Amino acid sequence: MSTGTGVAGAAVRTPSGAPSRAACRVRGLVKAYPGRRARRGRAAVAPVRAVDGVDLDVREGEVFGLLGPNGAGKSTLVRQLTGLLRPDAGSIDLLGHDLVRHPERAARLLAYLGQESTALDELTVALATETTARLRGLPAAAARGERDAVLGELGLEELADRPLAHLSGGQRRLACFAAALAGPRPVLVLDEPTTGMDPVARRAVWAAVDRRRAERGATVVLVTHNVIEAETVLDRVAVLDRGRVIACDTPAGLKALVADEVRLELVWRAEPPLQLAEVAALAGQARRHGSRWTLRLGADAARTAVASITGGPAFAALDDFTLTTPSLEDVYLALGGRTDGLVKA
Ligand SMILES: Nc1ncnc2c1ncn2[C@@H]1O[C@H](COP(=O)(O)OP(=O)(O)OP(=O)(O)O)[C@@H](O)[C@H]1O
Repeated sequence: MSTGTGVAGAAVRTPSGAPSRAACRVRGLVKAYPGRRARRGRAAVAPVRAVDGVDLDVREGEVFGLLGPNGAGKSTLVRQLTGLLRPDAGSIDLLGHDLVRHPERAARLLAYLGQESTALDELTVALATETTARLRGLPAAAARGERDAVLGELGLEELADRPLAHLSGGQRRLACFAAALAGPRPVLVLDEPTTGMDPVARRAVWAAVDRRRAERGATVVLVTHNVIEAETVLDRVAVLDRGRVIACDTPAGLKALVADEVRLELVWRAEPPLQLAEVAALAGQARRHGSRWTLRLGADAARTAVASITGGPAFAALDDFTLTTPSLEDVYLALGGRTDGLVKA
């Protein structure tokens, strides 16, 4: 399916409206993991092209998202962008530096928050933040100043003297985020930064990201499988499925692809009454998750369906129904992606 929203076609502007340069330019990126034969009771693993010919342009000063379900290739792609994983093929230009030839340069250009960050576990929150700032070249007094500023910004002062290993999952994630912010870097690469966080911590993270973009012109690459997050914080988003970019545009631009559709969700009390003609008529179009049916319909068809289901005997079998305007999840479905791993909260 052609979406007309590919990398080359997407118009990109900074928040002020001015066109901006590419901070990161990726062409033909590939990473394949070899398979493994079944051995000594361990199941065989099929080879997988985790990143399968990806082209991307991330502009300076934008918050650019990589959205996709579990296993889509997001983490593999960002580990390549951060110089931690060597691509099998393709090129990565980050702020004018060839990261395939010089992966060691990534550390000077970007701050990376990976999914698992155990390296700092034995340090206190304060020391993890200060040490990161020192490692990034700040003199001692400036690193202490940076530590205090970042911990204050994220509301972490009370946890400053606690080792990361003794924190809750969400607190630990926020502390790792604090360390990632310590010492300025023009590019932030954040792999699911808000996993496990409560709403207060999430807000602190997005405010801090926004501040770095607005005040310092930072470029942010953000991995997420949370469609709500994607709709609210991203300037543009590349939708990944099985290692490929299946669309790339602003969240609004992507949603325009399905603007003439609505989503109808029907939740049945028990088995859906397929003997009823109005129910049977919808069965073929529904994606089913247990007793929940999800249908993408044109507005008129949705109205007719709701009227026939709620106005007849099928209504008694219904536990709940909702009609909603399209979300990025619907875009994802329309593009042929799998939504099973996408988070909607
Ligand atoms: N070290 C590895 N060895 C073999 N296969 C791997 C390895 N790392 C990832 N894969 C496979 O590559 C594919 C992409 O994985 P990746 O972790 O990049 O996806 P993801 O989109 O980040 O998923 P998630 O949302 O779960 O973090 C998956 O099929 C995964 O099983």
